[in-house]
Amino acid sequence: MTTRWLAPAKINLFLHVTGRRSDGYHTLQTVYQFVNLCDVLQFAVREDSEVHLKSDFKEVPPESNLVVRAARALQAHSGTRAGTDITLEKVIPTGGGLGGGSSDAATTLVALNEFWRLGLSIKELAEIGVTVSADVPVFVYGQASWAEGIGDKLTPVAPLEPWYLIVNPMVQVSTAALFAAPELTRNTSPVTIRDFMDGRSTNVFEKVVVARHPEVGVALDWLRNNYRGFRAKMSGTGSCVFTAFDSQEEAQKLCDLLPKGMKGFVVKGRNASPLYDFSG
Ligand SMILES: C[C@](O)(CO)[C@H](O)COP(=O)(O)OP(=O)(O)OC[C@H]1O[C@@H](n2ccc(N)nc2=O)[C@H](O)[C@@H]1O
Ligand SMILES: Nc1ncnc2c1ncn2[C@@H]1O[C@H](COP(=O)(O)OP(=O)(O)OP(=O)(O)O)[C@@H](O)[C@H]1O
Repeated sequence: MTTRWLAPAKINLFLHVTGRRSDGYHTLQTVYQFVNLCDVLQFAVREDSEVHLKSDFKEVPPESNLVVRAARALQAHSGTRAGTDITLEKVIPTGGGLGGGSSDAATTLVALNEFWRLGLSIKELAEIGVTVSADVPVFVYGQASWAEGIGDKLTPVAPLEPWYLIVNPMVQVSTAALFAAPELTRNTSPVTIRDFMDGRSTNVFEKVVVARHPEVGVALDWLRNNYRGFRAKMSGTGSCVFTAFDSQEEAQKLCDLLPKGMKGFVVKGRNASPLYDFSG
């Protein structure tokens, strides 16, 4: 038996860093929303308790892939002797601030919980997930959320679900390096959901990333100069940037004009994660 599951990308509608914890992790405020740009994972039975990954994604060895780390964390937590063969098809750009690795890990936890019949709650899966990476819980819960803590204290919200043009400037940025940047603003005063809805929010990583990776600034400027309907933003710690439209056609029209060296994705904003659209 094989089951097929989706792992969607997320975008951050804003991102503030409010402080630093004693373990070095930063506290933040953000709003996560999903988009229908998805990696695809398949899980098949094995007779032994090994976890094997087959993937076109060769940037990291299988042992470091967040999919394998999530599966092993689930084995350790549950004590199961079950194993699995996993196939991962990457669609989401890596190091693009779209949370692809974390989403793959979250889908692995949700899928294997069913596949191995472990009966763990979503809350338990999120608690295991946050030890793999900070963005895993929101993908496990699967609802667009206002987030605090390290991104793991979640309150469901329902922002508009426009069409987005996500632009990949074709550079990869390291999340760890950006959180470590001395010039990063780490003490933004907490804002409220109302402040966010009234537009009083930003992405504090944008300036830092644009200074280090000029391609990101070029992509933001291009979007801002060629479309006035929405002020283009950067997602997460970059490198991807996005702008919003009422219709797929409008988004596609701008996508077709993108200069060489930038790759566009026309996607739909989703408050309910495509992870839970179907399984099997
Ligand atoms: C920037 C965001 O994408 C916003 O959604 C996330 O906060 C990043 O989450 P993520 O990619 O899941 O991050 P992780 O893989 O857990 O962490 C990578 C590294 O980034 C730093 N890190 C990450 C998240 C956080 N709240 N504070 C941090 O300081 C840590 O040095 C950590 O070792
Ligand atoms: N399954 C995976 N998919 C993508 N990257 C993975 C995976 N497993 C491990 N990684 C490693 O994790 C790092 C982060 O990948 P990811 O694509 O999630 O970053 P990101 O999109 O910038 O995420 P974020 O917004 O959470 O910072 C990459 O450097 C990559 O090599």
